[in-house]
Amino acid sequence: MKKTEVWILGGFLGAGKTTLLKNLLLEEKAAGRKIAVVMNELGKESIDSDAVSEDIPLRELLNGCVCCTMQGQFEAQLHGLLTENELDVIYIETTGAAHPVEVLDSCLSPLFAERLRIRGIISLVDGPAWHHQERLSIPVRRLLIEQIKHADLILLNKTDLMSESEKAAAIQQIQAIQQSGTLLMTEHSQVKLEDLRKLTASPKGAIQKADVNSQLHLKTYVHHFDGIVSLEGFEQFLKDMPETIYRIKGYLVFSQSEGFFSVQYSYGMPLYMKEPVKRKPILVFIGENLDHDWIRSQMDAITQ
Ligand SMILES: Nc1nc2c(ncn2[C@@H]2O[C@H](COP(=O)(O)OP(=O)(O)OP(=O)(O)O)[C@@H](O)[C@H]2O)c(=O)[nH]1
Repeated sequence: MKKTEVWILGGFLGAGKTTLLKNLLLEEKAAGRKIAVVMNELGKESIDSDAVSEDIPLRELLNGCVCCTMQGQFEAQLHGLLTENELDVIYIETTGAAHPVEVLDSCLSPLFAERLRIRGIISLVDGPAWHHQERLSIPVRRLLIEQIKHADLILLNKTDLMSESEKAAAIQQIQAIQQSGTLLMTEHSQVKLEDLRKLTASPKGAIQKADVNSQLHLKTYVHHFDGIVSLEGFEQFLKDMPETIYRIKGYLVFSQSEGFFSVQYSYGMPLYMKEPVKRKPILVFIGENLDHDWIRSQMDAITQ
């Protein structure tokens, strides 16, 4: 029986996993391959699923992490995908908090051993965040190291936001953690399928468990908006908020302009993009020790 290839896309919150997925799906489609996607998000709301066009089978695992609490559901979803479709490749986008090897473990379940060919783990490193590691808590730094250590391909991403000396330092530090994987520097997660095909998954060493609930204290909070939001107020909030809010994403309507905007924030950088269609105005906040009441009051204060 032909085996379905599996790629696991890892890397911390906002590093560029969905951007990579979009790029790879375009190439895979152009090559005429049958693709499916499994997306795992920490929050209850799906924000990234639009990255996958409707003709591609998509399974979403929301509100938890495959590597900690959702292993059973993950296996059931994989099983469903494999029985309902004849697939060449499955891409699994993990949450930014996932330990890649534990995700790999789930794929190696005896249920699918005959059906899947694990091609490898791709870990994205957010270049600017790596450079400012001192802003991250120790469990998060430990997780970043684990994500690098066990990757078959490491993409040092967002290099457009790094100076030459920052890039050189990051490369040296990453290579000190992991010598056997391939390291590429990328902007907007641009990598060729050709580069992936050259890789073969290597056996993984001992892993340190990074549990979303116990060590990392990563939590999500979803805020539903019932009005329009002041852009100035939102930007002020970004300046005032604790550095332990690592990621914000969702959709908003701003008082200053018409229509819906997608909002993406990671490591100090907000990005707003006009949305062609109507959206539910929500924001998902992901961070450590999130103070829900404080975020709620801040969001209420900027909503008109
Ligand atoms: N400047 C710059 N921005 C980038 C680059 N790659 C991704 N981004 C932006 O960074 C933000 C996060 O990218 P995503 O691809 O959604 O990151 P992710 O890892 O999927 O995020 P989570 O799923 O929340 O963990 C988006 O606004 C991207 O457009 C890059 O190389 N340079």
